[in-house]
Order: sequence, then structure tokens, then C-alpha cells
Amino acid sequence: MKIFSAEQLYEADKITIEKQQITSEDLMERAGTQLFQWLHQRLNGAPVPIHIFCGIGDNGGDGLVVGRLLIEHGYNVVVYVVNCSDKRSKNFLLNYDKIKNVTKNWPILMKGENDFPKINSEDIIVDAIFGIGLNRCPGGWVKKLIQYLNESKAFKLAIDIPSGLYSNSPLEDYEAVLKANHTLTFQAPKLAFFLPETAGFVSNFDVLDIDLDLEFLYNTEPIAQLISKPEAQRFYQTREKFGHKGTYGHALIVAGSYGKMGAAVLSTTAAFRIGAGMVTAFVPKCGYNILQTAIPEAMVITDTEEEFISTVSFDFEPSAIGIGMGIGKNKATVAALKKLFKDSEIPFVIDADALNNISENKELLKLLPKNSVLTPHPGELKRLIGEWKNDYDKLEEVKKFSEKHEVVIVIKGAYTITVYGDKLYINTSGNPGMATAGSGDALSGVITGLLSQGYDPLLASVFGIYMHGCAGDITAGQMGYEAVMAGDIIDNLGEAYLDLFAKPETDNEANGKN
Ligand SMILES: NC(=O)C1=CN([C@@H]2O[C@H](COP(=O)(O)OP(=O)(O)OC[C@H]3O[C@@H](n4cnc5c(N)ncnc54)[C@H](O)[C@@H]3O)[C@@H](O)[C@H]2O)[C@H](O)CC1
Ligand SMILES: [K+]
Repeated sequence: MKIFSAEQLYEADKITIEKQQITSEDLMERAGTQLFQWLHQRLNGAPVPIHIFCGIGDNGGDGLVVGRLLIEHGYNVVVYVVNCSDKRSKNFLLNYDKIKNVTKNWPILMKGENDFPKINSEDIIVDAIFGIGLNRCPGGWVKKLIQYLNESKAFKLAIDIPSGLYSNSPLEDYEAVLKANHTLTFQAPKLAFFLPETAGFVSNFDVLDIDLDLEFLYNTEPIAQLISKPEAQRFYQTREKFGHKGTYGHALIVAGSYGKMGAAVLSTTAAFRIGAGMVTAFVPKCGYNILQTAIPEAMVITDTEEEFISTVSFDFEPSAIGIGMGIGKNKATVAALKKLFKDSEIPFVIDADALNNISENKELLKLLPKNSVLTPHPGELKRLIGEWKNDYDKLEEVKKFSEKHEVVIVIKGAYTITVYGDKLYINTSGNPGMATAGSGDALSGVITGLLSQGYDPLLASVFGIYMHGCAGDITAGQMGYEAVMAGDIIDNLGEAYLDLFAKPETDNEANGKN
């Protein structure tokens, strides 16, 4: 699914109105009707008090539409107009008149703190104050109203976007944003829903399709691309009947140091589980028995050093190299990286201490093999590209780094974001159970294993991240978040493949009625 900027959505509105020969009022009615149906399906006529807070623009207009429809269906609704300015949008005014024709309880004009209504914890708050037209940080009594609503225990439903949040630019005041329990957003989610500093205001959301012009949406370059199952299904490369282990590549995992051999075991196993035909682990001598015992399927080459990597040598042409997991920062290891990067044309996955070694030895940056995949967690990213002001600044800096060094950067997090040039791919699988030691080692092994099967670096990253997260979701479903360990995620990669094309369970199957 594509993510568009506010400007692109306004453009989509305009084109939809022209091409479908409708008015903007019709489009608002369409949006408001979708909102009503979502609520009506869930409320089923329940007499719960619903407080709708309308701004004076089209977000407010949506609030008036859904308010009118709820009132017409007998719901217990009070509508307030948050009079933050004397301006009124055209469609706000049209719907302000319409709602007055269906009730004698006309919208209540709010002019300040004295007008804040009493809201009980079992009530519902509908936030239609600001949408994607927010153009400055809410202040004064309007900010206080947002804080008042946040203090309420009532269920908060945001229309299009929680008021006070920009759809795709940095926040100025975290106190002036509604903390929505659920957001109903039109046509496509907004970038702010997925970034660490702002995702917390959205928590859950549903996308309401308001039938914007498909051709425009198809032809418009998005500011980011969401990666979910449909995209992953398209990335998957089927296996031919007559494949053999050589068909699926021979990956090399360069990992481990004394006390951190587990990273080598996890990444090597993950490369196998995601489908590499053969995997050789290159480890310090101390890892030989460990690897041969833990993964008999893997071949093992050892360094001349007992406890750390000093010279990487191998007698075959790897189809992909994953390096860094648990390797530590010994000077000899840095020298080995230099030599390896200089001589090699093979696609790399560069993780963990290999990234830290690059950050501390900037001459390694110039040697970075093109089309490598770098997989930093936020701390490693800071060391690599320096501090950033906010999430948007971070993304811009990472795009510049990716373009300059011609590499794929995987920014690991709740929504892992893959950056390639100026393109952003936001993963939607995964869960907090995956914040556990070794999860990153497993991901590096997965991406290396996909590279080794011939997936290009961008596809190997985006598809690998999705599969790693999907395996994590299956694991959390089996044992809950807290018990998830990296090895369990790897063990469920096979299940993740099966899940990719499993037909969705019908309600009867889900309820055990076949
Ligand atoms: N295609 C769609 O997604 C559709 C979206 N719809 C809704 O329209 C809003 C956007 O409406 P717009 O009138 O452009 O802006 P807002 O309602 O978000 O803003 C209201 C108004 O408030 C002023 N304003 C902005 N910031 C502040 C502030 N901090 N303090 C005071 N006043 C402020 C600003 O001048 C705006 O005029 C979108 O979110 C959807 O809800 C359509 O209904 C259907 C199609
Ligand atoms: K809103």
C-alpha cells in the first residue's frame, strides 16, 4: 500500500472531483458515510453518549456528516464546534446547515476552557478538530482542550489523523496531540503513523477507502511504500522442480568472537532456514566445535586466531556474505574487513560490530561494496551517520547516505524501514516479542540467505524483513511476547513461508465449524 503526503492527497481530492464529476461536498459525504458505517457496525444502536468535536475545516466537516448520520439513526450525539478561528470551510458550512435540520440540539460553539463539557469514562470522543490541514501547532485553549480529552478515559476515535499530528512533518509540541485509541484514516495511512516519535499517538488505525481516483493513486510516486502480505507474495521467488543445493547459492557467514559464538550459530541457521542451498561459517578457532555441533549442515572454516577474526580466507565463490554478527572490534578484525571489502564484488550484509568498525574507521566507508545491505539498529545508525533532529531528519540523512554509498540501509525498529536511495519501504509484520538478543543476527542471516538465492539486495532486504517479522508473529502467537527467543523466530521461518500463501481461514473454520 502506498503512503502519500498531505499535498498529494489534496491533489487526489481535486482530480477525483474532476474525473468522477462530483462535488467536494459529495466526497465529504462519502467520507462521513464510511465513518458512520464503521461506528454503526460496532455500536449496533448502543445508547452510549458520543461527543463529536469539530474543527472549522473539512476535518470538522467530516465530524458534522458523521454526527448527522448518527443522529438520524437514533444515536445519543452531542456535537461541539471548536471555534479556533472565525474562518469556516465551504463544506463545513454546508454540513453545519444540514445537521441543524435533523436535530433541535444544534452544535455547541466552544470558545474557551469554560465550554469544556463533562465527559464520562464510558463515553466516546470523536476527534474531528484538525486533519491533514494542520498548519501550525495547536495553542491556547485548543491545546488545553486536546489535553483535557487526553486526560479523559473515554474512547477516543480520531478522524483521518489525531488532531495536532502532522501527516508527514516533524512534531513541535508533543503535549498538543490527541492520543487516539483508534484512528480512521482516509484512503491511505500517513507517514507519521509509522515513525518512532509519532506512532504512539495513533496506536491502532483502519484505512477507509473513499474511492479516490485509482489512476492518480497508481501513477503517483508515494513518499513511502507499506510492505504487507500482498507485497511479500509478489516478492517470493518460486522454486523449480529440478533445483539442487547449488541453485540456491552458497552463503558465507563471517561472524563470532570468544563468548559471542551464538551470533554465528543464529545467523548461519537463519540463512539455511530461509532457503540458502549451502552455508559456510567463517569463525575464530574457538567456534569450530560449536558450529559443527550446533549446525551439522553448515561447513566451517576457521581463522588463524583463537578468539577473534583476523584474516578472512575461503576457497570458494560465495553467492553472498553476511558479516559482523558478534565479531567484536579487535584491530585485527578491522584489518580483515578492509581486505575483504577491497577485493570483493560479492553482495554483503553488514551488521552489528562490522558497522561499528566502519563508524570508527571512516576509511572503511570508501571501501563499502556497492549494493551492500547495512542493518543498523538506531544506536549503530547514530554512530554511522551522526545525530539527527527528529525522525524525518533521520530519514533524509539515511537517504543521502544510501545514495552516496549506493547501499541499502535497514533501520530496525517497531516498523523496520528499508531505505534505498530516496525510496522508503515500511514493514508491517513483527511485534515487541522480537526485541530479544539474537533477533538481529537472525535477520542478517535471513537477508544473506535470500541474497544467496538470487534475490537482489533491495528485495532480499524488504522480503527478508517481512518474513522475519512474520515468523516473529507466528512465534508470539505460540508463546506470547515475553518468551520469544531468536531461535524460535528462526524455527518459524518455514511456517512463515507456509503462511505466505495459506488461504485465509473462513469464519466457520476459525470457529472450528467445518
Ligand atoms: N481525500 C481525503 O483524504 C479527504 C479528506 N477530507 C477531510 O479534509 C481534511 C482536511 O481538511 P482541511 O480543511 O484542509 O484542513 P483541516 O480540517 O485539517 O484543518 C482545519 C482548519 O484549521 C486551520 N488550522 C490548522 N492548524 C490550526 C491550528 N493549529 N490552530 C487553529 N487553526 C488551525 C486550518 O487553516 C484549516 O483550515 C482531512 O483531514 C479529512 O478529514 C474530506 O472530508 C474528504 C476527502
Ligand atoms: K482529527
